[in-house]
Amino acid sequence: MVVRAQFPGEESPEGAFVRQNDAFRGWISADGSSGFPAEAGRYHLYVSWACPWAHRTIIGRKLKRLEAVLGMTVVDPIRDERGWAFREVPGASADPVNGFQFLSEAYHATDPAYRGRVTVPVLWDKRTRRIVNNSEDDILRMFELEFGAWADPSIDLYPHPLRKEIDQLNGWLYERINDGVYRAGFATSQPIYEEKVRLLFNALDALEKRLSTTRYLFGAKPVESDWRLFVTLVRFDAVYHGHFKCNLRRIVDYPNLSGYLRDLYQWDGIAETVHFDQIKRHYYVTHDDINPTRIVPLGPIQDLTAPHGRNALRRTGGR
Ligand SMILES: N[C@@H](CCC(=O)N[C@@H](CS)C(=O)NCC(=O)O)C(=O)O
Repeated sequence: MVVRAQFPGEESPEGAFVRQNDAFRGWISADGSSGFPAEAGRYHLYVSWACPWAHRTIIGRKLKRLEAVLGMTVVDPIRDERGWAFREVPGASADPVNGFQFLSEAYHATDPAYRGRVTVPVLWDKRTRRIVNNSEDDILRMFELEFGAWADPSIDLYPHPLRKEIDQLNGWLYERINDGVYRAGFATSQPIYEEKVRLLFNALDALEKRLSTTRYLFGAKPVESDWRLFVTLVRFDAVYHGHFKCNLRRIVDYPNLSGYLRDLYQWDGIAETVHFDQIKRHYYVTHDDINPTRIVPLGPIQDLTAPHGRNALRRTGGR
């Protein structure tokens, strides 16, 4: 039987998933020198509640209190062969900015020759009517660094003394955790799947150890890396464990990781960015090469509002 990859253009000869690069990397700058000056009301974020990459940018916008400055529109979690669409369904809406029906219209308005996958998140410039950037890493950084005129200064997700270490850890988290679950789930050969799952769980084991002595990854306050880890952890037991077959352990089986997950979930404003119904329906219905019946599992039963017990861990250790 021929095994079809979820994204055939992004598969190595050995059956490994090799993610496409982000296409648009324009930069919004506080001083305007990059050609996209930071302005209130000028830029708009297109996201899906289901997508972990988009989720980072939603969290950044929320924590930095940029909601009044940057509009946001959510796509329908169910993606068919036409790609992400704007529809009036629960938790999503029509596009109030451009009246697009499909997110692909934003990509083609920016580059008529665009042939890659059309992905969320997208940061759109209403003035020049084009995508500024579709890289979640860049978008989160811009929210942190370039919107100082409006952002909440009490939340520093990229503190100066830690920048090198944060960048380093982010790279590792991407390889082993954020993209790690996709590398396992999208593998089309048994050896590649097994290799990726082992790498993923070795990394989770290492994080479990690190989080035994420190409340967050870099001490007493969450930084960018914590939220980048959070978006994968929060989807893990509901989706990656079953749908992507990352099932050596669940997050709830790890005392420190599960307490840490609940701690972050209970941060002001975060729970309202987590929509399990959309997350589960998106993955189980949209990846029909992996789940052809499109049955969405009922479970797991989990309570992220239960006490996390991590207040006492204040040490700046764990590195
Ligand atoms: N920006 C990254 C990640 C964004 C991403 O992959 N988002 C997913 C949703 S979680 C998406 O939009 N996929 C659209 C598709 O697969 O057609 C990329 O371009 O690979």
